[in-house]
Amino acid sequence: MKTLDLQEIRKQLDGIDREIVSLFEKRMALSGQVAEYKIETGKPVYDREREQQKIESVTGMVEDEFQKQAVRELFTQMMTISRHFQYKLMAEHGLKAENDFRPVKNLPANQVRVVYQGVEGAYTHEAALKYFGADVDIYHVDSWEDAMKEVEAGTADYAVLPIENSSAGAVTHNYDLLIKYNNYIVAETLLPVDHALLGLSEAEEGDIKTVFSHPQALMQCSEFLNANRNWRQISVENTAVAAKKVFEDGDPSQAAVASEIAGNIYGLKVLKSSINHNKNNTTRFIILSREPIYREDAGKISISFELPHKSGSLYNMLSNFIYNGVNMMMIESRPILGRNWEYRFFIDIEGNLSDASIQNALKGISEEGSNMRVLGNY
Ligand SMILES: O=C(O)C(=O)C[C@]1(C(=O)O)C=C[C@@H](O)C=C1
Repeated sequence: MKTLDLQEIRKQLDGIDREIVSLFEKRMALSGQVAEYKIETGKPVYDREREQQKIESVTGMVEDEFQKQAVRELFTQMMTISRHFQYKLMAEHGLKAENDFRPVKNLPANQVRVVYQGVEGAYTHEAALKYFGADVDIYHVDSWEDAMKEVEAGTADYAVLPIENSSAGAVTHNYDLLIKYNNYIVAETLLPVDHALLGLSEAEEGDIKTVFSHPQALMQCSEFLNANRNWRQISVENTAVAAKKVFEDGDPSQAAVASEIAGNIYGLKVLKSSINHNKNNTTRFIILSREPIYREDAGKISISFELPHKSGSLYNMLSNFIYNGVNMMMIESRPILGRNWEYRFFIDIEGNLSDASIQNALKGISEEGSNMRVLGNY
């Protein structure tokens, strides 16, 4: 008896679904006609007001609260799909998201000047050497912000900045600098980071009372450092500055957390090597240029955008990736200064700015979100 009922109900459902699919196809054909109108008139795909009116009108057609919510979701999704279809048609007409980026075979590497923050022996210095080699002109400034300024002003061709560590996470301040300055990410390099506890040549681990380092390095070694409860941990600008300070202060109760290379440069002894708890500790550094260029074979894009403080807005924005088959690799959010509880999103996706799917996805995000920026393709 039950089986028979189920079969009957399913037959009816099949009939209704056939009608829905046929109506959906008709709706999409009309959406295609709207796209043609928009291509001719230069109107943008996304019409927020029209979508709001549509949601109000269709939710007004049902009484029940659950059904209202369901109809809202259904039509939001349908209009999202309709928009993606229109972006696709626009791209086929050669209309794509505007950007100033130029593809290049290779990044300019002749007689370039490279800036990093810190002093010699800092991990960023190592990253700069790793990426550019020892033959280019590498110099340093006091802060990450100064490094960004040097590139924007043209004093340096490239800046090297840490952006993410595999155990401590995002270097949040540098995300903010990506927004504040008009520089572009043109490359990245990964550097294994192995911290040592460094002290004066006459010091022993038992003498230590104060440990200096960059807050990220202190975090990466927190298990080891926090096991020594009587040690004071003090933050300084970077790990090499900490090593330099310990050497200059000449106090055997002081230690620095830095690389063994920094220890060599500043004449310090390794009191304990490899004190970071994640033994695969790696930092990702980005290379910035003021030129909006990308290598033809670049495979990763970083973007940022802001969203209205509204339920579902991030979900809808990410659908631009889903419908275009774009793989998202990373998402990070940062508070927007002066607008409490509103966030700017940073997203890394796989792809190249010349890919049609990427152009479609970016066109959608630039229309539907606010202040979308392509930070680089590398
Ligand atoms: O009415 C339009 O302008 C359309 O493009 C149609 C449609 C929809 O599918 O209903 C799609 C995108 C717009 O944001 C608004 C509505």
